[in-house]
Formats: sequence, C-alpha cells, structure tokens
Amino acid sequence: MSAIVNTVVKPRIDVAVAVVFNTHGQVLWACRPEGKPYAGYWEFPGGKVEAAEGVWRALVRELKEELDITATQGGPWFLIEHDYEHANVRLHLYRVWAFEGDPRPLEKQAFTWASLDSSDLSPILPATEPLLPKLAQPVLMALSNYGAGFDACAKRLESALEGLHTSVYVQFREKALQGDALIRAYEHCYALCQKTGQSMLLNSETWLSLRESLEALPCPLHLTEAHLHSGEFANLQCAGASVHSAASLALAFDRGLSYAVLGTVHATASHPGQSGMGWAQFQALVQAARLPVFAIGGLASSDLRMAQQHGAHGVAMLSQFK
Ligand SMILES: Nc1nc2c([nH]c(=O)n2[C@@H]2O[C@H](COP(=O)(O)OP(=O)(O)OP(=O)(O)O)[C@@H](O)[C@H]2O)c(=O)[nH]1
Repeated sequence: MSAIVNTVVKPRIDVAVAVVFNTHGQVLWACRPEGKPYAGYWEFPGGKVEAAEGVWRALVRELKEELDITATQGGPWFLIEHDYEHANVRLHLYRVWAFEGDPRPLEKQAFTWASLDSSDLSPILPATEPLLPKLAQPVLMALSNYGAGFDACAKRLESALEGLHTSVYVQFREKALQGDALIRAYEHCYALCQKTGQSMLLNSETWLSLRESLEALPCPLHLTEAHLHSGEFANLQCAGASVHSAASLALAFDRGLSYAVLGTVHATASHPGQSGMGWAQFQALVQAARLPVFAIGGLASSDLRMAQQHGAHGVAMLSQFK
C-alpha cells in the first residue's frame, strides 16, 4: 500500500515594497487594514505584482491605490524571501525618493512618517522587521589610504568626518603599510572614528598584519573576497565583504553579512589596466542581491543617486564626502 502524502502547495507571491523617503529622511509606514493577513501589523506600502506588470509599475499602482501618491523617482534596493503560513513571498524592495501628492489613507489604514529603524512602531511584519538594521546602514563608506601618505590621508579623513551630520562607514584598509607605520595609521583612524562617532570597519587582510599588535578585534571586519570564500574569520564579527560576482554576492548573504561592496564600476588609478564594469553590468549583477550592495570604483559621494538608481545601497570611495 502506498502512503498518501498530504502536501499543500503555498502560492509564491512577488511583492513590490516601497520605502518612500521624505526630505527629512523619514520613511512612510502603513498599518495593514482589517481583512488582510497580519491585520494591524506595520509595513512599507506596496502589494502584489500582477502578471506581466513589472515591479516599478506595481509599486506606482499600489501607492496610488493605497495612499493616493504618485511615485516619480526611485530605484531597486534588494530582495528577500519569506515563508509565511499563507504564502511564500518574494519582497522586491525599492527606494522612492520623489513622489507627487500628500499621502491619505484610501483603505482606512493608519499611516505615519517615522525613522527607518523605527522602534516605536509595533508590531512590524515578520519579514520586514529583521531587515531594518540593514536598511538603516550608512550609505557612504570611506576607505583609508594612509599608505599613499600619512598626513594627506589624515587630513582628508579629518576634514571629511569632522562636522559630518550623517553616519558613515570608515574601512581601514592598508595594503602597503607594515609595522610601526601601520600601527600609527590604525591608531589615528581609530581615534578619529571614536571622536566623530563613526563606525569603523577593519579590512580582513589588514587585520592579518595588525592582529599581533592588538589584544582583540577592535571593530567588525570587512572581508576580502578570498576571506569570504575561505570562511576563515567566520567566528569573528564580520559586517560585510568585497565581491566581484553574483556567486560571491550570494555567498555574502548566506554568511549572514550586512552588506557587500561590488566593483569596480569605473576604471581607477588604483587598479591600472582594469576596465570598469559600468552601471549596466553593475545593475545586472545586483538585481538578484539579497543584501545591500555598495558600488565602488572611481566614485564620489556625488555619484550616490546614480548608484542608487542602478540598485546600489550606497557608494564606497577613497575621495572625500563633501
Ligand atoms: N507591502 C508590504 N508587504 C509585505 C511587507 N513585508 C511582508 O512580509 N509583506 C508581505 O507581502 C505580501 C503583500 O501582499 P498584500 O496582501 O499586502 O498585497 P495586496 O495589497 O496586493 O493585497 P490584496 O491582493 O489583498 O489587495 C503579504 O503577504 C505581506 O505579509 C512589507 O513591508 N510591505
């Protein structure tokens, strides 16, 4: 007698999710109305993508239907999947940074402007809540370059970080320095990040050269692509990794990292002979990313919007922020 296995096939739903920013950096939250699964939970506005509709068109339609606003500018962020009891959902997160109209609740739902990492809204949908620390990460990352000259790098970082009103990542990465020169550079960078309240990251290759001199890991690691693949620092706190392929992007997500840095977008003096991948290829690579991705390679903070239009979370750079 053959056993009868009772399998319930859940629908797989593609959902357009709009993280709508206002000019104060707050985002629009909506409360799911009665009659829907998880009624009373807070979420980013959005809804199901209809067949052959496309994510951006679905997002524009849902914002109009739910809140009477018209999204005019935005870009893809990343996607995640979540297994609910009622469906498997694939959330396509988009940033919206320009829209027309004033939001009003067309489905009698509550809505509010609040910060991205909003701790005062509860409950938040189970798939959305764990994403918030990733979404709220800095969008700019500065890379140190004391190896090209201590004074010039120290001055550049000091003038970039002092008086900055947003939070940024500072990745301490020094390929050319060793010994006392490396320690001097590290101590300067560490003290500056402490003083300005910015988040320092330590490149894993640089950590190998420094660790004899330090008692403990002073801040989260940024993994090189080789260390991402070797897994050798998996027992230490790792924030993100450098990647150059879709396979490495997928691995960065599997390893539970908060971000990846993908490049190089444009040819740079620091990588002579290498041509940049350009924005079209960058976008093709990040479209399946499941975590925020910084663009790197010949970029400055003035390229942030361009990068975000092509699916980047933010921009990593050697040049100054301001
Ligand atoms: N809009 C939105 N949906 C989310 C978020 N997080 C999350 O898990 N979801 C899930 O994505 C799915 C969205 O479907 P929905 O039922 O709201 O879509 P809809 O507005 O087209 O619904 P309808 O067909 O009943 O009108 C739900 O299963 C919801 O739980 C989020 O932050 N925003």
